[in-house]
Amino acid sequence: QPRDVRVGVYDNLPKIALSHDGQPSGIFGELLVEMARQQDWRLRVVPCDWQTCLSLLQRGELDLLPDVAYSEERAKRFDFHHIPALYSWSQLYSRKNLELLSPEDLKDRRIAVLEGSIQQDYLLGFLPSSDLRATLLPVASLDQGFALVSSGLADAAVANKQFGDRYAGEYGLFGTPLMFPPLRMFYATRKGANADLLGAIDQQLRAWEQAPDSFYRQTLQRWKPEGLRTQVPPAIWWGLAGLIALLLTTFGGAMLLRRQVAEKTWHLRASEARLNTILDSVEAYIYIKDQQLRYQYANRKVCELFGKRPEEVVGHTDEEFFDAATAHNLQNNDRRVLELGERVEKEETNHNLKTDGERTFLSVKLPLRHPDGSIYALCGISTDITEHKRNRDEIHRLAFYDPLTGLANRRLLLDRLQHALVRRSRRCGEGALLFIDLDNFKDLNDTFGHDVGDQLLQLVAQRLGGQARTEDTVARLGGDEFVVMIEDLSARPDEALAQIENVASKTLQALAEPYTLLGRQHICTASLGIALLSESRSSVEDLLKRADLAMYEAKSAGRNTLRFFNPEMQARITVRTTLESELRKGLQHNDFVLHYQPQVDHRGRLLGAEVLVRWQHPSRGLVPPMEFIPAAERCGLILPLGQWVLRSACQQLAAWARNPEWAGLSLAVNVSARQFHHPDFVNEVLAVLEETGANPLRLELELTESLLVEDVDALIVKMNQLKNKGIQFSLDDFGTGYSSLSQLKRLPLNQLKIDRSFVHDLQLSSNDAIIVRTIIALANSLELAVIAEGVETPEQRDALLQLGCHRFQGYLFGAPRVVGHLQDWSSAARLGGAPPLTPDAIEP
Ligand SMILES: Nc1nc2c(ncn2[C@@H]2O[C@@H]3COP(=O)(O)O[C@H]4[C@@H](O)[C@H](n5cnc6c(=O)[nH]c(N)nc65)O[C@@H]4COP(=O)(O)O[C@H]3[C@H]2O)c(=O)[nH]1
Repeated sequence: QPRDVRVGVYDNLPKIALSHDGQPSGIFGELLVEMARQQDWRLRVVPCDWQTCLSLLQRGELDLLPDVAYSEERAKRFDFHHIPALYSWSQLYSRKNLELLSPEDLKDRRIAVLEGSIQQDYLLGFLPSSDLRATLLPVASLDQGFALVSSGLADAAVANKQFGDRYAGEYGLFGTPLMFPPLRMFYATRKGANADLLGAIDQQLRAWEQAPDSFYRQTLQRWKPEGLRTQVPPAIWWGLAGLIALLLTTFGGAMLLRRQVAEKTWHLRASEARLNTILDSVEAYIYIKDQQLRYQYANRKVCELFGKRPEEVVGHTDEEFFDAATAHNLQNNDRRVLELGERVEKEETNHNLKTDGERTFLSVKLPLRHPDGSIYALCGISTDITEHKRNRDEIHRLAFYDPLTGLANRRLLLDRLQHALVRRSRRCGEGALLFIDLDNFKDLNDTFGHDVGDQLLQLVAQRLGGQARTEDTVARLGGDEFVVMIEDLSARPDEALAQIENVASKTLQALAEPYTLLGRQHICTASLGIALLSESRSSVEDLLKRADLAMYEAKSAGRNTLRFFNPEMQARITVRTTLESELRKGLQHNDFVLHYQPQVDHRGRLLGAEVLVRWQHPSRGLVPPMEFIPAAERCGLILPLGQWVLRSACQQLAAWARNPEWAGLSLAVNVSARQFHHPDFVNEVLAVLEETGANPLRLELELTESLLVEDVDALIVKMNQLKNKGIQFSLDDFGTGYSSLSQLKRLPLNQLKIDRSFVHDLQLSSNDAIIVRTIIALANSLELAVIAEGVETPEQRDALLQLGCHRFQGYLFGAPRVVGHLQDWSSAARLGGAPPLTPDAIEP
């Protein structure tokens, strides 16, 4: 029984076609007919076009399809025999005038290609990766492709060599040098079916291969185009095909390389575009600055902030977008990144020149490095936290400040107090809490209403703020209670006490000034309690309680006053304030007297006297100056007191001037630093001289060394003004203070006064003797007179004489007494009652 073999036949001469008698024809056709004859197959021909044939074969409606090129992809769908039935290669055919000589010439061309063919697959893979932008026109048959080219509807058509050589001329087409890789052609069957057919075909082809003049070769010869049939042997054709294949492979390689570069570039561009999209869509401000702090990149938000386009930002610096202070601050942070390689995280407040607005950013800045680690730029990411900061500040304000007065609230005060206590434990400066409660605030509030009460509280807050230093804390605890915390006071208790008292008194004075409320003047005093930070051994609350208790003490003491929590301190303050008020009264009542202490020369002759003030206290009797002069200096009463002393002394000089017996005597008057530094001092002295008529040459002002501590130049100016009028100057307590030789040389002095402490131990301490000798030598070299005070014994006097001192003052010659005593003493001395001086000490 002959085997039925269904064969698909389509029109592709010279390889396959249907003959007039309905049998397969062409190379594949005739070979198949011969094989069918030998294998006893009955061929059932199914005419179809190429695409249909492939579909029928896949569906199993054909047993065999001739002229199928092998490809990996096809091998998944079809089975092939092993020995190729034919080698074929394709090339492009075109009209002659188009001159398609290289692949570049295919740019923008329309290429007709058999649909479903290997060449179509090839072109579909190759063209998209090139930039040829050629268009493929799929056709059902090679004839159709040639017809399209011939009619101008396509620029080139792909056809196998066999077909092209045969029919190109008919369509007026020519083969171009553009070729496709050679293909191996087979009879194909459906996958997994008809293995016997394939085996038989292989067997037949092998047999023909070995025979030199086989049916196979005769068939090939028969179907060659006329011109080629004899001249070109098949081996040449195969060689040529190989060469073309090589060329195409090289071309393909170049194209592949080009495709890879194009792909890479495209990927880079794509990822850059992707990145830009991301960077421009985030809400952060992202930028890159180079070593010169010029912007190299700025995302959309940065450009919007500056109101500039990207190209107007890149290459520019912050000075062009922000004010100078902002730019300076930004550059400081940027340099830390670029120069030190630090990652900087900072809150930056920027003043924008364009919008004239201020915004705060949280910026993170990182160095960008080359592979070798060197920094070439910085990348900054800033987030706008203006709103957040505003909210944060507002929350902070609400949490820590009193809404009515804007002062610190209790919470902030306690916090600061806690810190102050910690600081104080490290340093030794004193600090204090002043607890202030307004006197009679409730009455005012009840009478005039809360609005007026609130106004008063605001005015009180302003006055307290005006009094305080920036480092002090002024707080409102609620109601009419305020607290001032002062720190960094002197570590010496007395000084600290004076400072605190000074602040507290000024505060009370400031608060006691009238307030204008509802157009009327109101007086509202306050009571003030003080607790020292050094007193607190326990909590801050405890400290506050102490100040509060002290404030209640002030209230019970009659209000508008201050009280210390510490009773000892309070006692000292009370003593001092009592002393001061009594001093004031003493001055009003003329309770002061002057005592005169004689000053003599080496012969015991009276030169004059030092004027020493005493206070004739109504209950305490005669009070020595050391008990009230410091208080008078502190509270300023030294000015009127000193004026009184000076005037009294000058009046005495004027009185003596009228009596020849006393006319040659001088008077030394002590002048305190505060007095001398008073701007009117010089004028006042001259006015007193004028007023009393005293001889300036008889007036000696005794200055202490403490005067030399501050502003020596101003001191010298003043001294010279007085010296020019004839007034003499003596430097008191010399040797105990701070005078340096260089300062001493500049002062217009007349005399140095050796302090009584050196005189006292002159014979006991060799040191004191050396000091006294030095002072005398110094006075001699500066051409100054020298006088010793506190001379109590003849031995001291003799020792001083020996050392070269010829003027004396001390109990040995007379204690300070009222002026009558001095005059009596002088008369007695002249009559020989004065202590004798040793002959060897007498001036030659
Ligand atoms: N141990 C001892 N002391 C002697 C002796 N001779 C005198 N004195 C005392 O030594 C002091 C000398 O006055 P001073 O050094 O200027 O020191 C004065 C002076 O600095 C100041 N002072 C007195 N009167 C005035 C004044 O009118 N104005 C100013 N600014 N200060 C005055 O008060 C200080 C003390 O004055 P006084 O108590 O009067 O004390 C006087 C005097 O009484 C002695 O032999 N032995």
